[in-house]
Amino acid sequence: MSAQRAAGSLTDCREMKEKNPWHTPVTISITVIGVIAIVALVTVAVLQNKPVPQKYKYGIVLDAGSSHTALYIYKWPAEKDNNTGRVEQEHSCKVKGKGISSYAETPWQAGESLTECMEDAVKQVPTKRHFETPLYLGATAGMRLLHMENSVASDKVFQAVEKSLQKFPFSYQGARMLSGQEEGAFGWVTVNYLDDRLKQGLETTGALDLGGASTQISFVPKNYIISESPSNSVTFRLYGNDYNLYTHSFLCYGKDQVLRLALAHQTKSGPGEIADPCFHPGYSESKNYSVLYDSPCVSDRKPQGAPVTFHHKGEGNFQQCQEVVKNVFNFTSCKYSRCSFNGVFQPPLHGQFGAFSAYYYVMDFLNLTDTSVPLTTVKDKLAKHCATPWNQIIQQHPEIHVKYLAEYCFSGAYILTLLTEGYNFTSESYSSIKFIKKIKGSDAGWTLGYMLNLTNMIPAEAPDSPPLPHAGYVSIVTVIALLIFTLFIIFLCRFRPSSSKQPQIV
Ligand SMILES: Nc1ncnc2c1ncn2[C@@H]1O[C@H](COP(=O)(O)OP(=O)(O)O)[C@@H](O)[C@H]1O
Ligand SMILES: [Ca+2]
Repeated sequence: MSAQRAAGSLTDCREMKEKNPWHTPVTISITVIGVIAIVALVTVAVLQNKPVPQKYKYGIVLDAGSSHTALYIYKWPAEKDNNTGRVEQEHSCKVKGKGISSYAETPWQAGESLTECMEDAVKQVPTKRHFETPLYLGATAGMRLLHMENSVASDKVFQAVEKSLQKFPFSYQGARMLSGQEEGAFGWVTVNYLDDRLKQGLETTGALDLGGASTQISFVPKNYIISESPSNSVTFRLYGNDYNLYTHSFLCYGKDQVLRLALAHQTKSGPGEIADPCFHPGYSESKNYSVLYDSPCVSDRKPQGAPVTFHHKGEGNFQQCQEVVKNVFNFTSCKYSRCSFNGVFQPPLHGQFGAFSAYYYVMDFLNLTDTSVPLTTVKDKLAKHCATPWNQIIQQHPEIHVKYLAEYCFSGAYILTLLTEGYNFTSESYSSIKFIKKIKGSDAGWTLGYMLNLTNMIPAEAPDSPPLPHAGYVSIVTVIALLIFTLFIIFLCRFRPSSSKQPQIV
């Protein structure tokens, strides 16, 4: 019916045109004015909404870890301010030398050590953005241990670092020690922010961080239960979603301190020589007792009357190494419904996990980042690596630092024991772990989460629907203009000003 009616209308229009041509001076003028008005409307509307060239804001975070310090520069679109633009890593710089906690006796050197990377940051951030770029330094387990050992020395290190950072043209926001809980929680925020899980309200990924002096585990357990252990619980409201995060940081369970724990276990009677199954056959080093026991993680275990040095010999036996590593964990007491180790509460594991920092370095070197490979195969491969003679290992990897090279067997055994015996990953759930270094170009670690939190860049509530992109805006304006134009033409056809006796089209 409607098709017939439309066909009829067109015929009528044609007939009318024959009787009364449309191109009278009045209709021509109206049409020209109409077309000019529509073109002007579209042009003005499109130009008004034209996107300005992208400008960025910047933020700098220094990760003062136990083994070394790294500087990260983040950037985000300036006009989108807090919540809509994505923050991403623009640049990173590895500070030469050791972590700031190693400068306890010469604190000024801790400040000095940061200069090179800071000068690099001055070049990386556009000059006109310097004064408004926030600069943060966060120190982790190395400084926690120094603070426990000698709080005066740790204060002096912070003062020296502060003095050095204030010399640069950025907006200095302070240097402080992160609690283990913050370190774990911000690592979790980083991983889930970079994966776009928070904004979209998707199921979150757990975060596993292995440092030199501490290690963190953070995840959202399956069922929301009031935690049996409030100190392990962190709640967040992000983009309108509530998260109840379980997190724990084990001080002294970073891979460097755990090696001290394992060596302390093997040297408790103060021998002159130990045959260590976690080091390669042929490995042989003379080590100093006082250096080994110079850490609050082991200082109270130093054997009485031990010689000055001991001879550290490698045996390369993975099975025995696992036994040595197990000794650093205490599985006996748990006052909660369930524990990981050392009497620490841990709810059942849930979801996918991202394992970064030393988890990645070690597993990447060992070619074991593929977690679809069965755990038994992973162990077999590691056993082969451990049994390889030390001179062969050095020959095969001349580019890798000898200290790292010597410790990959131990670290690999520790990682597998920590994950399975410590955190209770099974041969099935092991495949839910992904060993990662970066996510979409940004390093996985606590620094991004820390900055997002301090700059209030993740809103508690979901932002209003984002403004229409320029292309969408142009399309809508064009469609509306075409519609107006079509209606105008129809109007001209049907109600010509010159005709007084128009037939009514029904
Ligand atoms: N290429 C590498 N191979 C092996 N281990 C590495 C490599 N690069 C860094 N690491 C280790 O990663 C760990 C990083 O820990 P770090 O962040 O400094 O300490 P924490 O987080 O406990 O304060 C250290 O044990 C360091 O030796
Ligand atoms: Ca770290």
